[in-house]
Amino acid sequence: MEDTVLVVNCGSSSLKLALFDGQHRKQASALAERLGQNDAFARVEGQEEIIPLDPGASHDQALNTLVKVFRDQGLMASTPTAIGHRVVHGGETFREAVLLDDDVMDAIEDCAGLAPLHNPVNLSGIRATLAQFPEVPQTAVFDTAFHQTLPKKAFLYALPEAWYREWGIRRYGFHGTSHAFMAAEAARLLGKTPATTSVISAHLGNGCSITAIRDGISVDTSMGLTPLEGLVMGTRSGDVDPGLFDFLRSKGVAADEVHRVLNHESGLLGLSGQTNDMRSLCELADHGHEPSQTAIDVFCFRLARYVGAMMASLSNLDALVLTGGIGENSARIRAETINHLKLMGFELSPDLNNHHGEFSDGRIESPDSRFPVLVIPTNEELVIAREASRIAGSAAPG
Ligand SMILES: Nc1ncnc2c1ncn2[C@@H]1O[C@H](COP(=O)(O)OP(=O)(O)O)[C@@H](O)[C@H]1O
Ligand SMILES: CC(=O)OP(=O)(O)O
Ligand SMILES: [Mg+2]
Repeated sequence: MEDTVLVVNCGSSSLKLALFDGQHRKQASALAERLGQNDAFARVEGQEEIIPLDPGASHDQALNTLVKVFRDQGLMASTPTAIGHRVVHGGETFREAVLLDDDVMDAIEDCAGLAPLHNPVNLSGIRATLAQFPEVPQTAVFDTAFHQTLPKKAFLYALPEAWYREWGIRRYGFHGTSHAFMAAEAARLLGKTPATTSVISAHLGNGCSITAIRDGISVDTSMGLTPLEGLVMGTRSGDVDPGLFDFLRSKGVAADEVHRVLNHESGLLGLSGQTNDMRSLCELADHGHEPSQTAIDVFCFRLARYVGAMMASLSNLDALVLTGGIGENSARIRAETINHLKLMGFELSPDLNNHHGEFSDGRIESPDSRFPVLVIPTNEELVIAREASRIAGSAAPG
């Protein structure tokens, strides 16, 4: 029987399931969305048909449904030989992916206070998968692991030192699996080795973060103690003045209300008043909807500022790398962002930017640009599959 790896990626309101063969080629994948809401649904990639889920369906219900669909459709002919889970917060406990056992699950639970939108649903996906496949080795792959190399000057906040020592208040950084993949891909496309390649990597999906990678190692990143800090995101504010909390308290706004608004009603959604979806925002802006253009402007300006900030951690730069749904697909956002960076010598080729995807080297900069700019599709699921195989010792190298 051929080795297969199942990858489970539980997001705050979504679940992605992907099945890889022994050579780490994707065999099937499915996405469940709007989990916890009345209109939760799922779909197998490449199929039109909507798979209905119960109203308010949870992550474990979605997982059970999708595993059954994979089995019924013959997409998963045998029990997987390894399973990999994305886990968002590993605190300072995990520097790399680990085999799941009770102690590891307890440690993931201990980190839940630091990633309340993510770790509890990661755990619920893990428990449901363990119940379905009790005999299969399961691996946790942490978003935070790649950033465990951050130097102290980058991970410490200017707060009382005891807050770090006693409570672990520091910058952890997230999307590490994606940033690590991007750095390795950039090195490959530039004909270099990862250990000698320095890039700034921007992951621009619903959550957004940017990382400075020096000779293959993460040395600074925009997300912090939690995945709320840094860039403007779909519904998350990114950076705000901490003085905001005092001000809002004086207005009678409760702390959990502030938490809800900063996480769920801010970012592109808050600014536009319409949507957290960048593609829809671009269409609205094209039709003259000013708040949507403002949301785009704030997004691109913040991103450009952070590219500048990340330069402080590097002594040379091999490429600026863009990924995630927005980075991979929106020529407009790429152009508006890079336009702010002329003084640093970044310049795009409008032609390459607009026709990105037609060339295999990913490059979109003009010949006059001081630095290459690369667009690379990220593949967190593939990295998780490779890690799960490596750790379970079960699959051929991919
Ligand atoms: N052609 C496009 N133009 C602008 N934005 C796009 C385009 N295609 C996808 N996006 C945006 O990418 C974002 C989703 O990114 P994705 O990486 O899929 O998210 P997730 O973080 O959930 O994996 C959404 O804001 C979506 O609108
Ligand atoms: C950590 C994080 O923000 O993840 P996502 O982009 O999946 O929300
Ligand atoms: Mg994504």
